[in-house]
Amino acid sequence: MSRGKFGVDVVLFDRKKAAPHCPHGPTLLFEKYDKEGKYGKQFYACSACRDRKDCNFFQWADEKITPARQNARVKYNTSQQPQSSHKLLYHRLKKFRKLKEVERKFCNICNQLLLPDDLSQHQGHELIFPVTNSMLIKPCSLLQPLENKKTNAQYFFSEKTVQFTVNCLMKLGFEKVLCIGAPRIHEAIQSSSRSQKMETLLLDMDHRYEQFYQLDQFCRYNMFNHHFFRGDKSREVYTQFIGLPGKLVVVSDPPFGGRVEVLAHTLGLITKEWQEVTGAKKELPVLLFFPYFLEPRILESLPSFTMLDYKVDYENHDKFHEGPTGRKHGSPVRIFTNINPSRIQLPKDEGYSFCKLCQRYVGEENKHCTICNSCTSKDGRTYIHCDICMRCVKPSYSHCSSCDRCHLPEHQCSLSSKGCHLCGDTGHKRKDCPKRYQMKKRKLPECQEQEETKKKIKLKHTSKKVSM
Ligand SMILES: C[S@@+](CC[C@H](N)C(=O)[O-])C[C@H]1O[C@@H](n2cnc3c(N)ncnc32)[C@H](O)[C@@H]1O
Ligand SMILES: [Zn+2]
Ligand SMILES: [Zn+2]
Ligand SMILES: [Zn+2]
Ligand SMILES: [Zn+2]
Ligand SMILES: [Zn+2]
Ligand SMILES: [Zn+2]
Repeated sequence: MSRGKFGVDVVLFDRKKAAPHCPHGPTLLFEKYDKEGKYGKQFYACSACRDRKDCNFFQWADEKITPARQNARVKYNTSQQPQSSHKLLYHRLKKFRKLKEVERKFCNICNQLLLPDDLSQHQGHELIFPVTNSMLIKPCSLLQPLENKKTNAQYFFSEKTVQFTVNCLMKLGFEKVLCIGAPRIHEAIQSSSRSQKMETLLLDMDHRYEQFYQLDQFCRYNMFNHHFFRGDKSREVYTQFIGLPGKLVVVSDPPFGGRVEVLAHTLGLITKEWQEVTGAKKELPVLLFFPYFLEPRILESLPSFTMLDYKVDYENHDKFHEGPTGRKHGSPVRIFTNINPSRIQLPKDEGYSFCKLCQRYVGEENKHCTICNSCTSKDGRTYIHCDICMRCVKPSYSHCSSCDRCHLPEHQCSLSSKGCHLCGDTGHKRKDCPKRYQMKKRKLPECQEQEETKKKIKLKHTSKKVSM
């Protein structure tokens, strides 16, 4: 099956009718298209779960849903939500705090704080005790990261990265931090003993945080459809927070593989709502964590963003950190931001320095290329300039005259397609294909890594268009 048969499309403003809901809120509209770029049948699927095992919602866009099926769906969606209200969980937390530390237990199987009355239901389960005050204010230290890689991808930042990020926010003078899928940043700020503390609100899809936070500290939220699981009251918490006086910043570490264009749409909605409640006219500052190889895709959706050189470290990811068990050139995850990079000082003791010509801090491996007039390294290695390609390339590449571009020496020329994946023309790449614009729909540039992932999750034949 050739790669050219499939693609990924996004139409974010095509709200002809309200999307049906799955347990994760409004679904997104997807569309297949064939190698000629012709679109197939549209269908709705879950916005948050990339694996059918996690949410198998499916509905053809033109499918009629009977009232009986609709009722069954509502019932099913309700049954998939946590049984206890957030208010009740907060009452339990208050009771839990009053217990002596030795009486405070946490079930490591059910991921739940246990009051004495609950113990009988957790016999034989692995219990953690005593739960100290410092564990209570740092729930990530207690909660087992959700194993489900595709949907939740719960990788926690290392302490070093948490401290760097929080210090950076303080130095930039931010007073309020909206943490979206960044629980470690939220808890670090909440538990900080500094006198000048920032305000913070956590939005995350993992309902387990509800048992640790009061109603104005955490909202269960889906960042791929801007959905508040607990309805209007929860949305009100968010609106109040973004409307409070003080400089606001968004910090978000989405699950890897999350659709950038959909997330960019959500960031646009948050910016608009923030501008409406505060009267601000400028862009809302954002720090977004993503791997360096998604830079083209991110810049396409968020053109005012820049990628910083800072290598983001994780504590529970086998590759995304430096050192003997990690990746040779450090973590591939970077920070993307619309804040002027010259204002974000990267730690000198980790080898970062300021490039006057680029007006930003760069890693010690990142050498300024006088021909490109830029510090060109992306992946943590020193890039070398190719005079034929007229750009800097990875040091492992060499120029292939038959492909007319730089490649890994062991590549197979016949497989490294010179032409466009959409129309086969060798004069341009897919992203510049006139067909793409004729279709009046935005297409995403292909990304090898994403293609591989799609193959693995058997989406080969169902490349997607998304409509919100
Ligand atoms: C890669 S982890 C980021 C954690 C971060 N590195 C930290 O240490 O704070 C992704 C986070 O996003 C959350 N998440 C996953 N899917 C989400 C969604 N659709 N909407 C909101 N949060 C989501 C996960 O629960 C998790 O907390
Ligand atoms: Zn779903
Ligand atoms: Zn249990
Ligand atoms: Zn430079
Ligand atoms: Zn160069
Ligand atoms: Zn070259
Ligand atoms: Zn070649």
